[in-house]
Amino acid sequence: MILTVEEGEIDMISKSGIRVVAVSDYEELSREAARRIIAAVRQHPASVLGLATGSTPEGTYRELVRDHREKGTSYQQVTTFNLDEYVGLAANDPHSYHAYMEQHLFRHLDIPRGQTHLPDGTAEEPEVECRRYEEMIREAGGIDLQVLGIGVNGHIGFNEPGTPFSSETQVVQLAESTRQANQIHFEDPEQVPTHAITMGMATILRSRGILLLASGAKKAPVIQRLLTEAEITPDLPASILRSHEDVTLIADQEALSLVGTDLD
Ligand SMILES: N[C@@H]1[C@@H](O)[C@H](O)[C@@H](COP(=O)(O)O)O[C@@H]1O
Repeated sequence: MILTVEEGEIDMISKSGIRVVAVSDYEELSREAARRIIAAVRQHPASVLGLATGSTPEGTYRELVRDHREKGTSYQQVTTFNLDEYVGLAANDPHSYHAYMEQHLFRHLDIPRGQTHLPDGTAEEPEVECRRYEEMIREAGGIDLQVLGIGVNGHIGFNEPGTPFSSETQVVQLAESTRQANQIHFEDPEQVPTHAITMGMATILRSRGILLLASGAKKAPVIQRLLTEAEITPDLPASILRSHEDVTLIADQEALSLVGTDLD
């Protein structure tokens, strides 16, 4: 393990090859993730960002919005691609990821709407939509920096355990544990869609840089597996991130609580 201390954070390269930035809590995670995204956009104003939804990045987006308002970081030239969208939910459905992104980020920034992309969950031919989405990412030159959360079962995007690492943007069936975890965003558990369109594993891995965020005790078991288990296997989709040369995990104390000093 290589250990460096930078601005009060512990930054270590675990034996998994993943760079780990250990922060104290969710607030610090949000600030640190935003700081890295802002730095990327300031350095390359025409960056292509891959964005995630879920509870974890909400604080990061809040920090991006605050920085935009207070320091004026501009997103006019930025292009974004979200990881996923539920099948069957229209963009104006309050539970859709389209709505989430509008609410938490897009409407607060100066990014032109034509430059923000999510899969269309209501496409009549979802398979065609998947190919179109993949092609758009390619045409944009690929993703410079992909923000990722992680599911309790190790899923990234909506790529559940067992998904081939060669997969591109695809329609997937959600694992029951994923539907349960996401129930908090719906009034009625039955409303949680059963399927989603998600960037595939290969799509995600083609990103030039990846920022993986994990917060809270619920994520501790999966983070322990990610950082300490040797095997790269579709059973733990996130394990493939070990084969990527530029992955930074920002995790808080609770998420790292089962890792301890095992990183040595
Ligand atoms: N599709 C999303 C993922 O993109 C997200 O990273 C993950 C964790 O979500 P949360 O941040 O709410 O824990 O699960 C969801 O199902």
